[in-house]
Amino acid sequence: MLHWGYEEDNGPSRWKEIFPIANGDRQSPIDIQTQQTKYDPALRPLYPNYDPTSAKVILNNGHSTSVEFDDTENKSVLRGGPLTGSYRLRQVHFHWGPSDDLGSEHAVDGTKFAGELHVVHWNADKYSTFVEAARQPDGLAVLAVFLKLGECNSQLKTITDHLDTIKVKGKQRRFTNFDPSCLLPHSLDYWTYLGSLTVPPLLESVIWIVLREPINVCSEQLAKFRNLLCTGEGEAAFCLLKNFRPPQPLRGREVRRN
Ligand SMILES: C[C@H](CNC(=O)c1ccc(S(N)(=O)=O)cc1)Cn1ccc2ccccc21
Ligand SMILES: [Zn+2]
Repeated sequence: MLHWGYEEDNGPSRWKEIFPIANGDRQSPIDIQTQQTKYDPALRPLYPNYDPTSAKVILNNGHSTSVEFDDTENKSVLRGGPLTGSYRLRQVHFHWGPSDDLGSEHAVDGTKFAGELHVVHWNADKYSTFVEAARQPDGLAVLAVFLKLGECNSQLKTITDHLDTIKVKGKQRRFTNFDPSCLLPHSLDYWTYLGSLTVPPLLESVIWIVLREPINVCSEQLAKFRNLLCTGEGEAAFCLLKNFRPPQPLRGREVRRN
């Protein structure tokens, strides 16, 4: 396998050949069985506090599209929830599928959504860089929001309207004055569990915070994500039609809810 991806020959079922942690005991995503989740009164409300000027670029890295933030200081942070201290905003990215009936990474009682938004933060209180934090069990915190097929999302429009300018892998464009809070649902109620990155190197360093309320997205907006290319300039063009990893074994982990 030359480079990991989401096709038959380099997709999730083969990642273990290069990243053996793929069979680890805290892998993500998972299928959240709501009846097995445990209410924890110690869990606090979530406090996202993002400065829109910290948004820098929107890019196509070949396996998703992400908005990258300036994380050289604590300008945009997430506090509260299951977290100790503050976690610094690094990037926001999306997962989607080849059709509107699947595309999310996490599932709820076996049900998948059309897509999933990930807001990625790292523990800058304890570690000095994102890459260092990404190797620690409490290094990262990812806020996941389900994209439910429905009406077009006017907030998501600012992202989907930019995608044709970064169609090719490796393309990026200046993208600022963007506060990812605008993509969050009304309720910040959540499930939380200890897991991993859902793409290689699949590091087991993520405190997952999955919001229970989805945001809506329409078919036309999902189609724009699928038009992104996973191939670079001058290569034979292949569309990134899906970029989700299927749910992984729970291995006895607990899923708590606030
Ligand atoms: C992980 C990092 C690149 N990947 C990510 O930043 C990342 C963030 C969130 C998710 S998700 N879908 O779980 O929210 C997935 C990937 C580079 N990097 C950092 C340490 C490190 C070590 C070896 C190779 C690359 C490395
Ligand atoms: Zn992700």
